[in-house]
Amino acid sequence: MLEVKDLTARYGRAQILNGVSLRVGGNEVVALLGRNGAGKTTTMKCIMGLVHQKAGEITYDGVSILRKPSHMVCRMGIGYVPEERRIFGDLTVEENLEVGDRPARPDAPEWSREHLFELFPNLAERRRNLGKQLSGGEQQMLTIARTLMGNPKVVLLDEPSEGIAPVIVEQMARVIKELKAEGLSVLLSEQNLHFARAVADRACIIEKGTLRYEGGFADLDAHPEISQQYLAV
Ligand SMILES: Nc1ncnc2c1ncn2[C@@H]1O[C@H](COP(=O)(O)OP(=O)(O)OP(=O)(O)O)[C@@H](O)[C@H]1O
Repeated sequence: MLEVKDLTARYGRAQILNGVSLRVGGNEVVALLGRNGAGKTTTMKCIMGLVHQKAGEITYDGVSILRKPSHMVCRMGIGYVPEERRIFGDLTVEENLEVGDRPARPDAPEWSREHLFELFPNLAERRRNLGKQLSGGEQQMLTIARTLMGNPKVVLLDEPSEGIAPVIVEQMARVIKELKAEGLSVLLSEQNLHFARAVADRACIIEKGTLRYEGGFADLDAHPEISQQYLAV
């Protein structure tokens, strides 16, 4: 479904990705793991058309998206939740959701506000609060909910468990499992192996812009030296 092949990327003269290949199949949750600065965000930004100096191939349902602008990538059904929370502080929770509303897609689940409030009960309770009145974790949830209002088929989540309270991390894990149950595919970037193991079907590990591992968590557990070498565990 989403396939990245031999992707290289640079910012100015700095080479950041050195040939990353990964794929996210239909209804699959894949964790892109790596330390700070490994290139996880850059990989996601390349998929979303937000990095211009890049080469290799990125296809979505067999169509090249390597050179497509980000609004086209979104329109094709890929939703992106960046690490920094992008909510409108002066709009209410409900209004923030309205902003993300896009037409339904025949091949992806359609999300209504009420359906999202079932998935995010905290947001339901705070539906008339302003974005800026929410906690960091609630803002993170709102960013995901607003992305879902675009009815994507694949969601890219950049470090969803980063910097939020443990109780919200648990809710986040539940939400990701629910997205899979609804039929979505998810690529999530993570530094936390424990969280990734709880929600993902497969793991990819990158270090300094190079893919070091791709496979299941059982194999990763059987070879702890891999995580020790490439992750902060
Ligand atoms: N706009 C930019 N210009 C120059 N270098 C950048 C830019 N954005 C990121 N980098 C560098 O690219 C490398 C990869 O960064 P990236 O954000 O992709 O890593 P990451 O794995 O997502 O890490 P993090 O957990 O810190 O988000 C880092 O060395 C970073 O300093």
